[in-house]
Amino acid sequence: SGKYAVIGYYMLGPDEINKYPAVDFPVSNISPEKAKMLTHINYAFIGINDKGQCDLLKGANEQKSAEVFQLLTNLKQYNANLKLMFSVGGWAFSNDASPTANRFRDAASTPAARTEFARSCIAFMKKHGFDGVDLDWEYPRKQDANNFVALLKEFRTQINQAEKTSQSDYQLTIAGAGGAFFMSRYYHLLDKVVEPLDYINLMTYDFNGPWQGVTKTNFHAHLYGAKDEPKFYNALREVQFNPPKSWEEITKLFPSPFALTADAAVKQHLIMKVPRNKLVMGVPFYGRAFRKAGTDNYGLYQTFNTQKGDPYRGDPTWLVGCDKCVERNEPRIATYADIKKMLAGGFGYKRHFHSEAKAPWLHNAKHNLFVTYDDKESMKYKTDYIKQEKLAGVMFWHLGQDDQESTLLKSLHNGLNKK
Ligand SMILES: CC1=[NH+][C@H]2[C@@H](O1)O[C@H](CO)[C@@H](O)[C@@H]2O
Repeated sequence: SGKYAVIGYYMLGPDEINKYPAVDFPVSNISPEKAKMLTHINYAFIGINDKGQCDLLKGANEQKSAEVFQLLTNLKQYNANLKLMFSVGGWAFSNDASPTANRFRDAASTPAARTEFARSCIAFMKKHGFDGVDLDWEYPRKQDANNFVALLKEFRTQINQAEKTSQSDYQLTIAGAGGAFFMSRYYHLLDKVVEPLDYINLMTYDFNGPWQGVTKTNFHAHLYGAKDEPKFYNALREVQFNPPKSWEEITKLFPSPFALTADAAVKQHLIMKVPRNKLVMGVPFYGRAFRKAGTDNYGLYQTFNTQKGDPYRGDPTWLVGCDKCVERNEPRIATYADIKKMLAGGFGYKRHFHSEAKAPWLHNAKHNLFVTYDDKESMKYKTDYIKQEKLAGVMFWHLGQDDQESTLLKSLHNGLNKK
């Protein structure tokens, strides 16, 4: 591994754990070659139980989970520098509409709750041989922001203590908002959020998707804005800064409307003095598909009509050529591996590449489909960007979505470590 972080999430749901290894992407698919290209693997996800402690997600078998964790930590035999982290929360577990939305809020809400939450996570980390904790709270609300900072400080205190007693070095990271809307909830404290962390993994993807319902098809993880793309109101204009910023400073720092992009998210973090060597750019190994996309402009920036909401309800077969989408009952998300098959299968997809946004997309004129994703061409621009902006490295969601040849992981590794 070179000097840049390459942080890959490894995702298994509770049902997959219980039927392990009969899953799409068992740990054995992480070959020695892949393990050598990674600096961190973040296991997703661990939950928070109703006592406010780190715990397996509901329904995950203890024994099977421990076996999977053991397989993951065994990967260090291929790469002694590899760090195994576990990630707490994630969108499904912690978003405002989730049945468990209060778990992070409660666990961060008092000194006693924060101490117990951190204690339990560090005990979990030691029990299973992990090298650190990644907190993936999506997202602290404005009223949670101070508690969020206090929680991260408590984790840092206890991790430092754990390092002393066991001569190890553990890490603390978070998955942070990539879009200004969620970012604006804790943006005023961003420098204090990052202070206790080793890295902040920016979720610089999911900028656009069918959940909006009323907007246009657009890229979900593009690096730069395009002059004619649909723009968004900049929620950072509403942030209450302390000390306050003048309105003219605010309008200068936060142009609105603006293009929601990875570059915008990085620059917004730099405005708050987040150190570059803690900033990790997230990239997706999956694409997002829009149904009934307008036919102009090869489907780009067009109206569409695709079911919103989690989980998906409706016809799972409309993303032609994506057999796995039917299996997963989720035609709005295609893995990079699915997309390669869709492109190669003669289903009528045509690849385009946007010269300003530095992003590819697929248009299927026969079926009125638009798919936004990343491939090695866009990853090259992103790794060049990471090097030019002197960021800490790259994170990606997730390992199981790459193709057999590890095309995307190789593009990240080579882009960051080769001239
Ligand atoms: C690290 C991370 N946490 C979130 C985020 O990435 O995006 C994924 C795809 O939308 C989502 O499934 C996951 O829960």
